[in-house]
Parts: sequence; structure tokens; C-alpha cells
Amino acid sequence: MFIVGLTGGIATGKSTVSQIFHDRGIPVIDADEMARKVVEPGGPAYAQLRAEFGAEYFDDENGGVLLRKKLGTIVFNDASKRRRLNAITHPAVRWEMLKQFLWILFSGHKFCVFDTPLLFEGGYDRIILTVLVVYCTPEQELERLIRRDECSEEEAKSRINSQMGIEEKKRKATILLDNTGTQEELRLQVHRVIEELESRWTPWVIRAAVLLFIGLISFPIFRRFY
Ligand SMILES: Nc1ncnc2c1ncn2[C@@H]1O[C@H](COP(=O)(O)OP(=O)(O)OP(=O)(O)O)[C@@H](O)[C@H]1O
Repeated sequence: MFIVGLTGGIATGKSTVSQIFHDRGIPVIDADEMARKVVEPGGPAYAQLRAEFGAEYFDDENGGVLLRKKLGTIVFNDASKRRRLNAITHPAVRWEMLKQFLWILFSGHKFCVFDTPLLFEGGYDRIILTVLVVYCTPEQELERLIRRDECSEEEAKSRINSQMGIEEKKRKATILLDNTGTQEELRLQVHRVIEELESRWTPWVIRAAVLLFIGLISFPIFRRFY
């Protein structure tokens, strides 16, 4: 099984693409969903976050849920608080992703999709060889973000500018997904990519045979020298 990375700019269509993969029965590891899960009450990062930032960032009248927007505002403007938040949440997110990956590994799928906005920033492209980048025009990105999140133009621009530019991501991509058209056009592109990725797949029996062969020829060499 191999991992296909999926990234893009804010609101360029990653979740829309993920859903298309999901609808075709392909497992998706969603980094944003993991990040939400680990800070839920009872989640692996919850108690530490509460101890670090204090009860005023949690809604105790509604089950103690994290007030994401309130915390987001302070960490956006304070680098040391942002580092503390990342130091607490990132290891928990990585652990959850590893568990999900191992589960998928033994489920017999040909490949899985790893959906994360910060694929390049997090250095995941060093270990993931196939990276899909979904893009649209800057005007569409701004318009879709404002429409979906009902935020101001200023807020939308500041969020878009806080990430690596889409042109740089496009340069680093293995496969580009053009989301400047309709969602139906995007769906057809993703289906074509799925056919391509499935045709690349080497059945696990062949891989196992290759590994066994390498093991068999390297074992006598290993014994001779050690
Ligand atoms: N081709 C399209 N035409 C019109 N609207 C679209 C198209 N593709 C996606 N959208 C809409 O744009 C918005 C952003 O899409 P989506 O949520 O998939 O982006 P995203 O990259 O996952 O966002 P984020 O970076 O916030 O995770 C959504 O409301 C979605 O329905």
C-alpha cells in the first residue's frame, strides 16, 4: 500500500476532493479532523491544553469544549503561544494518524489519501512520493472562503496569506487538480487520477516476493561478513 498526499491552498477544494476519494471507497486520513479530535474533551491533548492555557479557553457550560476561535486568535498573534500549542497537539495528532495508518495498512487497500493543508510546510513530501495539489484562482479561493466561512474579506486574506503560496505548492506537486471549473469537472479529474493510481499499484504478493528474494540473497552475504 502507498500513501498519496493531498494538499492545496485554503478553500481550494481539498475536502471536496477527499470526499470524492471517500465515495470511491478509498480511505482518507484527514489531518484537520485529527487535530479537532485530539482536543475534544477526553482527547489525548485536552488536559494538557487546559493546564497550559487556562479554563477561559473552554466552554464549561457546553461540556468543556475548546473555544477554538478564541484560542486561534491569541496563537495567531503570539509565536511562543503558538509553539506551545503545537508542542502539545502535534505529537498527539501524529500518534492518531499513525494508528489510523496502521489500521488501513492491514485492511488490504491499494492506497490511502493523506489530506493536510500543511503537507509541504510539515515536510511530509520527504516521505510521500505522490502529492496531489488542488488549486483554483486567487479570486475563486477568496470568494469560496468568504462564502463558506462567512468571514470578512480582510480575515480571509490574512488566513490565505499565512500559508505557503499556491504557486509554490503547484511547483512541488506530482499531480495537479484544476478546481477552477465546476465540482463535476473536478470529480471527473479525480476519477481519472484514481484510475492512474490504481494502475500503478503493484500487488502486495509481488512486493512480498521481491522482499523475500532480497532477503534470501543478502542473508549469505551478511553471514559471510559478520
Ligand atoms: N468547483 C467548485 N465550484 C464552486 N465551489 C466549490 C468548488 N469546489 C469547492 N467549492 C466550495 O468551496 C468551498 C471550499 O472547498 P473545500 O472545503 O473543499 O476546500 P478546502 O481546501 O478543504 O478548505 P480548507 O482549506 O478550509 O480545509 C466549499 O464551500 C466548497 O463547497
